[in-house]
Amino acid sequence: MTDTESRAEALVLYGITGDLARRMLLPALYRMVEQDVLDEPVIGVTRGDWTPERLHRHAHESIAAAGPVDEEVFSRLADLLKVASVDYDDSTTYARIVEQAPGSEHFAHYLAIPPAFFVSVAKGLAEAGLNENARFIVEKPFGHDLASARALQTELTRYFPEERIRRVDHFLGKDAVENLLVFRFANPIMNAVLDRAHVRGVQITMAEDLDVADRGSFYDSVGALRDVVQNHLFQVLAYFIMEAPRSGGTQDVLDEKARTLRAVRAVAPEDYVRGQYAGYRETEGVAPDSTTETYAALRVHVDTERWSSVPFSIRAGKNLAAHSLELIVELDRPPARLYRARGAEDPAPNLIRFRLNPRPGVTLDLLAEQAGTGVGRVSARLDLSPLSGEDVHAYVRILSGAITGDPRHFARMDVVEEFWRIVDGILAPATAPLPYRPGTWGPAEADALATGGRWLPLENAPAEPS
Ligand SMILES: NC(=O)C1=CN([C@@H]2O[C@H](COP(=O)(O)OP(=O)(O)OC[C@H]3O[C@@H](n4cnc5c(N)ncnc54)[C@H](OP(=O)(O)O)[C@@H]3O)[C@@H](O)[C@H]2O)C=CC1
Ligand SMILES: O=C1O[C@H](COP(=O)(O)O)[C@@H](O)[C@H](O)[C@H]1O
Repeated sequence: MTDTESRAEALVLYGITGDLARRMLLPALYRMVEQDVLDEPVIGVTRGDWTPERLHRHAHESIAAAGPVDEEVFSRLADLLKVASVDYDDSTTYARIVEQAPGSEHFAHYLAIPPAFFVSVAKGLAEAGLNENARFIVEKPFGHDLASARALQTELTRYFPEERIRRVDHFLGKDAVENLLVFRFANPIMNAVLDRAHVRGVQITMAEDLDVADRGSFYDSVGALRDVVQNHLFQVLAYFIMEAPRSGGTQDVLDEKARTLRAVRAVAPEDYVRGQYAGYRETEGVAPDSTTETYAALRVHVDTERWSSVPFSIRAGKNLAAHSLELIVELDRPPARLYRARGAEDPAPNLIRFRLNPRPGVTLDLLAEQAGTGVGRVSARLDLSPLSGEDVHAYVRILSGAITGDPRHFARMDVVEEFWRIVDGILAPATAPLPYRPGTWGPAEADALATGGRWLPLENAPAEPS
């Protein structure tokens, strides 16, 4: 089968009993039925012995935990929702999937199981003759460094050709992230100032106020850099730094993204600061002497005509003082000689703040004459919340893409390789992470990586210590 974008006749969800399915995938399927964009059978796969009634009960509870349930919509979903018990190492058991969707010949296999089992499933499907005419979608992470990502790709392509593999990065399903591209290239007023002639620095912060909760054992083998920076935040960076694609078509967007990423320098160890919050080692599943980082800050250099010499500072952490994801562009300061006389301080720089989560939108900090007090900062706030969906919407897009085959909201392999290349030299740090107190902004040593030695305060977040 060479057509990469033909609609699958059934969606097969491995890991239907798991955390991601409960919190995101089942609520997203419910939304898809509600929006009339799903009427294919969905076969939930488990190694356990689940009856359809048990799966339906589990689905109902999961969807109810995410919001109100319309029973008519749920009953349409329940009609589609089947279950198959599969032993991933026994290829004869994969036929049970086909039994649940009689007449279907084109399956989308979506793996929401631990990545260590991706290859077993690909191999089992191939041995059962079920890799023909099928799409293979894997959750993150894709490898744990450049070499392992390439090795995983080699293994998977023994069973599925690249054009039928999709790598999930749910940030690519977020409206607010995609809006970075639209905002830049559909609005010349914006893009005209987004370059090295006008920008002093760019900061991307993904602050999470939650700890690692019950994902200790997964998280401890991964850490902040691999969990959210190398994939999610680099996708945000890529949309922000790339040049305009030749067209809005999926392949042109992906080609341009990959091209720009080749100009991003590998991060030097001195441009990387790691932290670990106090109490992390007491989490269930975490090694008592763990040196996994729960906070990562880095400085990235982009050697393109547009961005060379502009520092990009990126940080992400668990158990921080706020829950927020922002990309802030700091423009060069206006000439002090014009305005300093009226105020005690130098005039504040213009900021363009892309608020990606929560309440997506854009805020512009500008200077204006203010009645009686002279020139001061004013903020113009553009709120896109009504236009952009809830969290689960990202998975609606991804599951829809799994069914239709549209690769737009997935991570292409050349992009994944570039992301790993950029961090490959900092994946095995020689020193332990620096401690930080829960509810703070992480280790103070990371300040040196921010433009001007200071992370810009996030909107709606407590002030950061100066
Ligand atoms: N949870 C999250 O917030 C996120 C998760 N992801 C990714 O999604 C995938 C699933 O994550 P999550 O749902 O948290 O994972 P879980 O640990 O909840 O596992 C999902 C399911 O996989 C099956 N499973 C567990 N262990 C094994 C094993 N040793 N061998 C075979 N099957 C096993 C179990 O199903 P059963 O026993 O029924 O067979 C389990 O319910 C992973 O790739 C993860 O990295 C990505 C983003 C966020
Ligand atoms: O993939 C992951 O993402 C979540 C954050 O995603 P969001 O859509 O809720 O912002 C992160 O908490 C988790 O550790 C990581 O595995």
